[in-house]
Amino acid sequence: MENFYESMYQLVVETSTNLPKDVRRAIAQAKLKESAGTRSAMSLATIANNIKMADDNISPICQDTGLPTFKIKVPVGANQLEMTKDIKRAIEQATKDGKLRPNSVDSITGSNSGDNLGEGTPVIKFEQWENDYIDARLILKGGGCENKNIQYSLPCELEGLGKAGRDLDGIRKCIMHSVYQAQGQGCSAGFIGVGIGGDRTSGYELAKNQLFRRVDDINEREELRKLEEYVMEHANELGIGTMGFGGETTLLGCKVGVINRIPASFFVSVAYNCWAYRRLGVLINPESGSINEWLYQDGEDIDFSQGEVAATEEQSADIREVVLEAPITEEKIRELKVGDVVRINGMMYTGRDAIHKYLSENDSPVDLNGQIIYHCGPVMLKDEDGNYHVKAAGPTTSIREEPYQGDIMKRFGIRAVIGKGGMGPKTLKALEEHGGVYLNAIGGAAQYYADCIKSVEGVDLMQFGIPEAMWHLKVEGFTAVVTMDSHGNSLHADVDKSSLEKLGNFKEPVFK
Ligand SMILES: O=C(O)C[C@H](O)C(=O)O
Ligand code: SF4
Repeated sequence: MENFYESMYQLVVETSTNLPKDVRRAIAQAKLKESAGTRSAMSLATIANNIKMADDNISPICQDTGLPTFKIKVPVGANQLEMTKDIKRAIEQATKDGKLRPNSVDSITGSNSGDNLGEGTPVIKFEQWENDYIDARLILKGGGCENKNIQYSLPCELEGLGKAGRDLDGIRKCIMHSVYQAQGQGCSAGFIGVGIGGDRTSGYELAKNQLFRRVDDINEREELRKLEEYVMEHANELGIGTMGFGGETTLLGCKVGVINRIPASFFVSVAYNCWAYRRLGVLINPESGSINEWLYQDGEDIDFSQGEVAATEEQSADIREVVLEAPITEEKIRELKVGDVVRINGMMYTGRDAIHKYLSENDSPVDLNGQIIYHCGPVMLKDEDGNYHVKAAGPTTSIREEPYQGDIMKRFGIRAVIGKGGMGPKTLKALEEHGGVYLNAIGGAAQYYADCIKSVEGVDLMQFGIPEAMWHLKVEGFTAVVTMDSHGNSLHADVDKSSLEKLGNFKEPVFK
């Protein structure tokens, strides 16, 4: 098994940087359906561009490289202890090389191990089988979409859909609801794995395992095939669209698995994966440890520009573009309206969970008056001279900062926050009172945004670790959409409301 370490290193790097072909095909199809000139079409174009940039740069598709989870099937006699050591070494090296973000954080102290190793990370699950080769698969599922996983205990009452009973139709309602509740926050359009039955633990495990199925496979169980097809057809009628901007495609894949349950329990567990659906697999020779075959990568290369329809002048004229440069005045912010596209030049400061908590209790290390906060935890690499370079830097889910955001904006005079997925009523109110704006960047487009960052001018609060520190970034042409303005408008609230109404269309029984 002398080559096993190298094979695992390749598996990690490829999974982080090279989106599987079955996933690319699904995204390319979605792109064809979106009308030119809409914000969803614009986002999908950025996503396609980002996928290509990750290929070219061999850099992470999304900065959140998730909790590396390996599922490995081995012939009897394979040395799992040695394999585990090699996998950990590969993870450590890939982190050093900027292919993975240091993502393993002590849950009590908050300290980042820096190498992606720690109690419970990575996850490695072995299973023995009769075959004479090793099947090793890896999924890098980020935190934003993981937070949108949901588990239902039947029977239950679902908003928009009413009663969900202990039958196939109740399961159908849970799945439809799971897509609705994710909105754009898990970087839609997404893929869902559904697990029916089991207990709370094995149900979620089954749901996550469905994400190892191919996007284009067909369920062997007739009733589950019908259920998958139903969800694929109708979830897109919810109109949540890419990033929750509204649009034709909300869901790119649905896979349902079933296991037995015990009489008192009936769980439907849903694992939601963002469009940056990074999972690959390899078949390995158990003597040499070399890769014999890659999984999910068959078929032609996908050309995202195929069939692309350029927006007409009239369609482009519909979208107002505004250039922003900090420090920004209140007057300028109040001119912005939901739907405007902004291009940002100049400085912005990253701040996510640790920084928001910190700023709620302490002074800011920099003057934030008129400035822009970017909800982002980048992948950074330090060169020999001690200078940092941005390797991946897309937005993180903003709603986690809802308890702090409004107060912090007012206290420090911050005029704009950039993130994804939108924020709630407390922030909306603060934007109105103070004169602030919320800008939605394209989630997962970490290469695209890294390219907009021209230099790292400084960093504060490094004690929180690389993803959580406050990075001072100089950007050029950084594009985002105004989705919450200072006049009480929120595209997120509107899409939530309209999709909830549409969810109500699926109330009547379908599977009797
Ligand atoms: O942690 C991140 O950088 C992003 C996260 O995956 C998210 O979707 O919020
Ligand atoms: S930022 Fe979006 S694309 Fe990246 S891991 Fe989180 S949910 Fe996925």
